[in-house]
Amino acid sequence: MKEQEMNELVEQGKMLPLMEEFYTIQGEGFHKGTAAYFIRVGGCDVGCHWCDVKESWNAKLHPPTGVETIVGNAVKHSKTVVVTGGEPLTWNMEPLTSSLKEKGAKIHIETSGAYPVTGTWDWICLSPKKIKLPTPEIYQIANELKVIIFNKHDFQFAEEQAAQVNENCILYLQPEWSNREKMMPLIVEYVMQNPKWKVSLQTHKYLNIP
Ligand SMILES: C[S@@+](CC[C@H](N)C(=O)[O-])C[C@H]1O[C@@H](n2cnc3c(N)ncnc32)[C@H](O)[C@@H]1O
Ligand SMILES: Nc1nc2[nH]cc(C(=O)O)c2c(=O)[nH]1
Ligand code: SF4
Ligand SMILES: [Mg+2]
Repeated sequence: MKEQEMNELVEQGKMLPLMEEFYTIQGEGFHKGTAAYFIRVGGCDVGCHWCDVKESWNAKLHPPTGVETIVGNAVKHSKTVVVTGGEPLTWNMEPLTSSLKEKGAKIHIETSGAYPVTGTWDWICLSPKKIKLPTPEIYQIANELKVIIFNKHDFQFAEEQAAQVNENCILYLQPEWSNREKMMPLIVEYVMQNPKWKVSLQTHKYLNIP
């Protein structure tokens, strides 16, 4: 396929820069412990200094892959599919999610919300970032809010974000992995004092699974 043609298909969301795909256990948040197929789409310009998948940032390093190919692999493994990245909302998610829906999958997204929501989702995990705030409309439809706690100031940011989500949205504080020894005791104390919050850990890292 010509490069021009491929760029157009990526522009339309019919091809996506695919970094990796794997069948594992959802490690974080509300669906922690549930088997799911992960689709990791490359490309993110949010730039979190502690991001645990910086290899995903440059979309050019990840081969444009047809949505039908991605979907075919996913539904072979699981009825629950998690779309993550990179920042999946960099791209038009409509073709991917409508094709997954046709095959009867439950579709979850992990997103910073930094770009407008495209696609149709059964579960939206919003993990907002100070350096590129979510677009306003996602707060109304997020199913869980998962704020990463790297330092003490992040509790204040978490409250500002919680003030904007819908009333059914489940609230999580998740320690930034490299700083977890330091922040975990503060998170435990905070959640006991402010029980509207729950703790989320990156349990897949403790289990040594992807
Ligand atoms: C790698 S991101 C990809 C999806 C999207 N860009 C986002 O940030 O939500 C997946 C999840 O991992 C979280 N995350 C990334 N790096 C982390 C770290 N070092 N410690 C804890 N959570 C992290 C993000 O906040 C997000 O909830
Ligand atoms: N097992 C597992 N669970 C996850 N939940 C969110 C992840 C992500 O990187 O988006 C992730 C991941 O990378 N692995
Ligand atoms: S928004 Fe997500 S993928 Fe992008 S840098 Fe931050 S944690 Fe990493
Ligand atoms: Mg991860």
